[in-house]
Amino acid sequence: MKMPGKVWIVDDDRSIRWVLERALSQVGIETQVFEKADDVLKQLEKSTPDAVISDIRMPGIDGLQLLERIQKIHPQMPIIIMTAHSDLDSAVASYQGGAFEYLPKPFDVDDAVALVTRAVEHAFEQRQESAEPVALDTAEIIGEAPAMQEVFRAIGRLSQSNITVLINGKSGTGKELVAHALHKHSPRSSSSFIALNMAAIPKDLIESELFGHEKGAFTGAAAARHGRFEQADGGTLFLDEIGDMPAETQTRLLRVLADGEFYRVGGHTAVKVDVRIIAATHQDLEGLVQEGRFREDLFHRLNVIRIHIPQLFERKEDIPRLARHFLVRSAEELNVEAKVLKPETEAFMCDLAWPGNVRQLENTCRWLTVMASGREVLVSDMPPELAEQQGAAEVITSNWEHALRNWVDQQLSAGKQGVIDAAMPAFEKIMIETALKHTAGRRRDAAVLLGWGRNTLTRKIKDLKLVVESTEEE
Ligand SMILES: Nc1ncnc2c1ncn2[C@@H]1O[C@H](COP(=O)(O)OP(=O)(O)OP(=O)(O)O)[C@@H](O)[C@H]1O
Repeated sequence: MKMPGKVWIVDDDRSIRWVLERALSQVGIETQVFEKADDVLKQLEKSTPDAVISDIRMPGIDGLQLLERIQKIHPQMPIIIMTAHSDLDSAVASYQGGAFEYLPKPFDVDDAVALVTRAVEHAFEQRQESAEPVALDTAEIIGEAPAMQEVFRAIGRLSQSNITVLINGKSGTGKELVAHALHKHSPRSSSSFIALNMAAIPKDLIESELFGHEKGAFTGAAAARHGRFEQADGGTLFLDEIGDMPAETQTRLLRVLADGEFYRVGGHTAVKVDVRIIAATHQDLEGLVQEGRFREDLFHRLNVIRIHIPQLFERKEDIPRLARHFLVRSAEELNVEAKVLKPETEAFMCDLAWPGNVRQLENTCRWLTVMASGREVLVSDMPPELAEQQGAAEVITSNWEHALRNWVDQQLSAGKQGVIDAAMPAFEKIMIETALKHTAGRRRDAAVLLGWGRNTLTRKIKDLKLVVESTEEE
């Protein structure tokens, strides 16, 4: 199985490049080789590897300078520094520069491979832990359904602007993808897109993540560090799960948005930045404002333009294309032949509720790529939990309960109270009128259909002031 990972090898020595390239590709790591650090910096404007392994001594920019430059852009990227001798000075300098590891030459190829593998794994873990900006190589957004076309139109309309955007949508609907597309199609596209997920970092680290810190600002702050705001200078900062932002951070963020400057944690000099904010949430921010859990003034600052991303079941038309896209992608990742869905499997998938939205569909396709036995995916290949969900899906997606759910949601979001009192008469009216239609106006029979006594039905008709034709004597 292929290990998903991209590593750049930098060395002016051709034989070292060749040995590493071969050894790493044998374990399935994708590599790109560079003779000079300059070329690395150029390439970094276009793409990002998961880790870099670089020689320390090279003509032009040397390994340590390269380390420093990369760290400015990607502070979390693991970088392995190779030195010609196992000398202490280079080792110390490498670690001080923030290298992930130091590898003295000559080295054992297996050791080098093990080290690089560890660096790549580390990069993946970090990304998951701290929601480190993931290099989205395919910013392709699939969406032919009308509900998605609305979203595309919004991205198009906003393409010349730097305006703050609030993206609303349930988990896994593609909020980050849309945020990235907004950035890519904005005047800031040549600068960074930095993402930070409020729900993924411990509360007491959020401020230092956002604003950085000075050396010694708190225990463990061994060196000064740039925060995401500084990294995003000139570009876009994507604040995911903004509803989870702690109250104090909300206050600080509001001030930064108003003043365009901030202080690093433990710092006394104001740092000026020019950052476009795109925020996202799966929560009802108005509701949080009403409960006093989200600052109203911050809400209004963020809620300049709002884009709503529909749930997957609201754009069923896109499910087959999305599934095909994810099946092909998983097959590429795993280096196997892509699976195809039988028409009935496709139909089955289109009928599911997908509470985890596009991400759940993506994970399912990955699962199928590994688990389905044949090239064609049968309904019986589907993960068991999805097969069980189908009953629920029909209820949620195709009938009145879903509409009712939305209605209650809207009423409550609008601050209405006593919603049962508003809904119940409407519910009973529909029940009574429909039953009477079936019995051609005969109340006695309608009462039986409804499961009420005749007197109850008569009382309800009176209470609800229903105008019904009577075909029988009262
Ligand atoms: N329309 C789409 N076309 C192609 N891929 C998509 C689409 N929407 C989402 N994806 C993919 O689905 C996954 C989930 O999307 P994303 O992370 O943007 O969702 P999210 O709404 O930000 O989720 P969360 O709220 O849980 O952070 C990603 O891998 C993304 O690339």
